[in-house]
Parts: sequence; structure tokens; C-alpha cells
Amino acid sequence: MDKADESSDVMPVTSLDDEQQTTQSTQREEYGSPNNLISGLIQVSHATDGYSPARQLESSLNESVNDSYAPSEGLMKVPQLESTRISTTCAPEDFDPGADLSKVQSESGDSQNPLNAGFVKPDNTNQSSSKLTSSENSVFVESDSETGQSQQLESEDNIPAATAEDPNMDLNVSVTSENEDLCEEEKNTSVSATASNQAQQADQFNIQQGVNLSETTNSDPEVEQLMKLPETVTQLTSKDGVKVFLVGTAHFSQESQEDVAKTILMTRPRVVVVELCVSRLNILRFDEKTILEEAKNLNMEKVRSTIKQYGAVQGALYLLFLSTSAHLTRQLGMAPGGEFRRAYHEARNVPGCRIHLGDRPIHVTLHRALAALSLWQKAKLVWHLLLSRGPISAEEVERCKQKDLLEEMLEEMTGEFPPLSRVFVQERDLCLAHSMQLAAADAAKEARSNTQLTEPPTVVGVVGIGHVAGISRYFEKVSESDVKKVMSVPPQTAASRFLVVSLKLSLACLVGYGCYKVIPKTLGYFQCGAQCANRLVQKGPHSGLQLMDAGPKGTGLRCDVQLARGTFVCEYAGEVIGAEEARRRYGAQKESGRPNYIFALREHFGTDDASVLTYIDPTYIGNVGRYINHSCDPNLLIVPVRTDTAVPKLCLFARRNIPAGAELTFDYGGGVEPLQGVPDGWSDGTACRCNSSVCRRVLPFDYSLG
Ligand SMILES: C[S@@+](CC[C@H](N)C(=O)[O-])C[C@H]1O[C@@H](n2cnc3c(N)ncnc32)[C@H](O)[C@@H]1O
Repeated sequence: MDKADESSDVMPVTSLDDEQQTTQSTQREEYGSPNNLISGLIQVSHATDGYSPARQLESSLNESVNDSYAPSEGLMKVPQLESTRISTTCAPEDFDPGADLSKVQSESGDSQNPLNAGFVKPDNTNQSSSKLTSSENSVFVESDSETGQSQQLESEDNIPAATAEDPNMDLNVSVTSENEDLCEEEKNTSVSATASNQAQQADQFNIQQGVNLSETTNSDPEVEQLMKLPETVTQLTSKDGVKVFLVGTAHFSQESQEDVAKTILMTRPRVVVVELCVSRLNILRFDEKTILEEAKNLNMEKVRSTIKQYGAVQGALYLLFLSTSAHLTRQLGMAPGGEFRRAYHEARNVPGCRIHLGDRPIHVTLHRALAALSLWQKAKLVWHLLLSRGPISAEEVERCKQKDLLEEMLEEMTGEFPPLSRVFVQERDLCLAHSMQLAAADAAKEARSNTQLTEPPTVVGVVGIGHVAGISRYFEKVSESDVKKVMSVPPQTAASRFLVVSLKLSLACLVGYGCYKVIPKTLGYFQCGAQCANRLVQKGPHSGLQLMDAGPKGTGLRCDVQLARGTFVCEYAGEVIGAEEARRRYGAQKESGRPNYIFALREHFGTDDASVLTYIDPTYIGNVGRYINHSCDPNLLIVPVRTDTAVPKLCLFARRNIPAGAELTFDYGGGVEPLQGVPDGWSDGTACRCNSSVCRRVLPFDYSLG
């Protein structure tokens, strides 16, 4: 590593705010001078949903979603990640490239969740034109359209840049591809770097070569092997002559990480394109340990925030993918995306190197995937993902480490879900190829305008191995309109709408059913269970009731505990008998000198004359209520209560606070207020022994019994 690289970590870093004052000349220093080290610039590739810095400056945000894609405007800067800057061609609707990432993520409510990397919700309230302008200026250098646009170098003529470690080395680049469809010149091409063709490339960009390229070769096979790019690297050449080194990776592979590191180290790229989008930026932000921790903790808060951000159907699908990924992460004990984190760290060691987020935004992919499936296929997909949760065998672990996980899953599902392969693989191949094109064009522009550069520009792409063939096929053949087609979010189909409505209805029914079943059981309401607060008179007599000697009145009733006003004491329970039987029984009791227990309830309707009589006799069948004596100033009130049947129950409530042990009494006349005397005919002459100050001297009696 050269001295410039060694010092990169200690050099001051330009913040986004600082960049507002950055001038063209300082940019040249940033990119041109190896001694002025801005450690990386991260960029993103595909603009969707209206994001386009230049257009925002022109206040043209009213464009439709489909019109908003503006790949020709090049790489867009995204928030600063530590000391590295990011750009994208694809950004979420409310994405603000000027916002500070740490602030943005801390406000998102899910910023600490690396698996839910899609939860970045940038704050666009502080968006300012000047910031965007300066951001743009700091990224883009006006290119000379007259130069370097038309020359297409053949792969045999191109050489990779010499490494900083050994600028004199003779570089042997092995270009391989597993895909049969690749162009012949891209297959198994071995390129021997020479000083002359490197000089040719350097010359194309007017680069003052600061390193002395040598034509010497190293005869030591081990050294030669070390100097070779990994076999997973495929080399492409842009129409501007910029070399793009595509590293095909597996997301859980340590070897892939080593391949990425070696490729960046050897080629010293101006731009590293990674298969990520802004929504998955946390994969770079968090370390492996944090991601592993998070994989164990896919909790309700994350579920809630995902549904909130992505909507019910798309959110549910995304959660299933996240949860599958978390399951694999737990099973493998390895966090996915290690190759991207490695690329990010290695890029920081290359002065002026930027990271470019080249993938299509995940929400667009999910939208399109769902739109491509029929209702039945959607249901089957959810089922399929739910079932793929078993423990992973050792063989599967190895497979995951060697292949792109997504590719693996899709391969399995392609037969059943052919549209998924198109949306997840082919369409993204197109977007990634386009991102490579943009990155290569950006690197070429920079090289042409910056005379201080000492190395020909190169680009490194870090993508799943399953995307390499497709990217190679599409590279420099993708037009803006091609990409625009796969960036649009199709309108909801009738089937999708039906699914959404069904889901919402099911949810509403579930909530309703829950309220009906769970709440009543818990609280005793609605279902009127045993604990129902309305069951005042159905729980039997109050505890503590005792028979007592009531002197001349015979037996009486009391309670050994205090009774609060309004308390239900007991029912005056007995047989409900007809008037004739009532009269017969009354006559028999009077004749034998026994106490009278028959209670004649007279309920009036409208006028005094209209009434219903109910006779209740506890003489043979009843409860303790039958021992309650009469008082002209009673402490209980008798109330007819109907529960379930039309026959009233005679219920006794405390009409005032009753001390423990006091005799319980009610007015046999039934009045709420004590009567002033007894009307004619309403007494059988039995003397009252209540001893109250308002005693009427005789016991009330319903004349219908006489
Ligand atoms: C429903 S019973 C009450 C219990 C009754 N004391 C007993 O020993 O079974 C009603 C009878 O009690 C007696 N009684 C109740 N209250 C009375 C009062 N204030 N004065 C005199 N006798 C009373 C009368 O004999 C009356 O017919």
C-alpha cells in the first residue's frame, strides 16, 4: 500500500455541508491528487418515484412516476456513510441526497435494524437546492463530449490498471463466465497487460502516467497466481474504454469477500458498484455481529414498521423474505452481504473511490413481483416461503456459501413461479448493467477532465454470481428507455385489489371476533358471564345472613356484616301461586294461627285500577328471605326484578347503610316511602310490633287475599 493510502483514514473528510462551499478546483484536488484523500463516494443508480436532483432544482416534481426516471443525469449522491459518500441511480420517493444518513436513520424508527435495511426513511424537510447543486458539482465534472466517446476498445487490447502496490507488475487478467450466452470475446479471455496498451488507455483519457509501467513478467508461478484476478471476475469494457471488473459473489461466502478485496486492491477503481439500493444501505452500515444479533430479533415492532412502510401485501412479502434471510443467517451463523461490506471497506482505501448503489429499489422489485403473479401464485409463494423454515443441512450450508442465495431460491421456484425469475433476475440484470454503464461513463468523464489522475479509470462491480451473465449480456446495450420500463410500478390488478380488500376484511373480522371472544371472557362483559357486573340479583343471598329472635314478631333475619346502601341482600323467594290458591292458603294459615308468608305483588300500569297481581308464597318452598319481618320504617326496599322470564323476582336491597347485626326489615306494603296510615281494607287487623316512630300500628295486607 502506498503512503497515500496509508494516510487515508486520518485525512479530513468533506461533509455534505462542507460540499456546499466546494469549488471546482477543490474537486480536482479531491480526485486528482493522491495526497488529498477523500475516502470514497457512494452513489446509487436508479431514480424512481420522482427523484432526480436536477429536476428537483427545476421544480419539476409534478412529473408522473413513469416520467421521473432520468438515468442520463448520471449517478446521484446519497447520504454520507461515515467518511464515505454514496450515490444511486435509484432512490426512494422521498429520498434526500443531502440528508445526513445517521440523522435520517435515527428518525426512521428502525434505524438499528440491519436486516430491515429498507427502513431508511430519509428526511426531506431540509432539502435545499443549493445543497443539491453543490452535491452534484462535487460528483460530476463537466465532460468534453468531443473526446473519448466513440472509441470502443476490444478486450484483447485493454489492460487493467497497474496496482499501487506494484506499478511495475505485468498483470494477467483472467476473464471467465459461466454463462453460455456470453459474447465470445467475453469468454475465457486471458489478457496480458502490457505497458503499451495500458499507455493506450491512459492516452485516451489524457492521463499523465505517474507510474512506470514495466513490460517485465514474473516467472514465479506462485507470484503470477497472486497477480491474477480471481476466477470469479469477468471483465467488460465500456464504449469509453473504461474497464469494468465484475466480481460474481455468493452472499454467504468468505471466498467471495476475498475475491472482492483482491479485485479492488489490484484494479484501484474509481467507482465500486454494489448490488444494493438505498433501502438496503444498512448492510454497509452495520457490522456482521450486529446483523447476526438482529436476525435473532425480528420482532413485532419491525413487522409493524414494515407493514406501515410497504403496505399490507408488499410488506408481508418483504417480511417473509426478511424472515427467510434471518432464518438462514441464524442457521449459517453468517450475516449476508459480507462481500458488500468488504467492498465498502476496501474502496475506502482507494483515494477518491466512490461506492455506487446499483440495484433497483427493493420496493419496485417487490411491487413488480407481486404484480406479475396471479392471486393463486401469490398464495402459493407465501405458503412456499412459510414452509422453507426447517433446519438447514450441512450440504445446504455449503451450497449457500457457494451460490447466490437468491438465485438458489429462484431456481427452485422458477418452475412454479416463472414471472419471479424475470422480475428478480432478468430485470435487475438490466438495471445493474445500466448502473455499470453509468459508473463507467462517470469514471471516464472524471478521467478526461482531471489531468492529475495517474491511473486509467476502472470500475469494479460486486454482484451475485447469478447476475454476472445477464449483466455481461446487457452491458453497453441498455438504453434509458429499457430501464425506464422496468422501473415503473404497475397499477394494482383486480386480483391484487381483491387480495388487499380480502386481507383487510379478514383482519377486521379477526379483530371483531377477538373482541367478541376474548374481551368478554376477560372482563365478563357482553357475554354476561358469572362475573358480569349486571348480575346483581342472580348470585344468591348476601353472605353473613343469620336468623335471629325478633321477640313478638317471631323469627327475624340479620346480617353479621355491615351492608352498604344499595347492596342486594336476598330475594324473597317462594312459590308463584294463583289468586285462588293464595286465598286458600291464607285462610288455612289464619285459621291455624300460623304467620302469613304470602306476598301479594301488585304492579300498576297507568292508572290505579289497572294492575297485575302476583302471589309468592315461601311457606313451603323459599329461602331465608321469608324470615324478614315488617317495619313501618324499614332498612330494606323490595323491588320486583325480571331476569330471563316474565315472572318477577322480589329482590331486597339495603335502602341505607345497615350496621352489622341490625334486624333486616321491609315494608309489607311495598312503598318506597313509608305510608301515612293504612287505607280501609288494607289490613287484616294484625298488630304491628315494629316499634318505629312512624308505626301504622297494623300490618299491611292485600285485600285480594281476604
Ligand atoms: C314473613 S313472616 C316473617 C317471619 C316470621 N316472624 C316467622 O317467625 O317466621 C311474617 C309474619 O311475621 C310476623 N311479623 C312480621 N313482622 C311483624 C311486625 N312488624 N309485627 C308483628 N308481627 C310481625 C307476623 O306474624 C307475620 O305474619
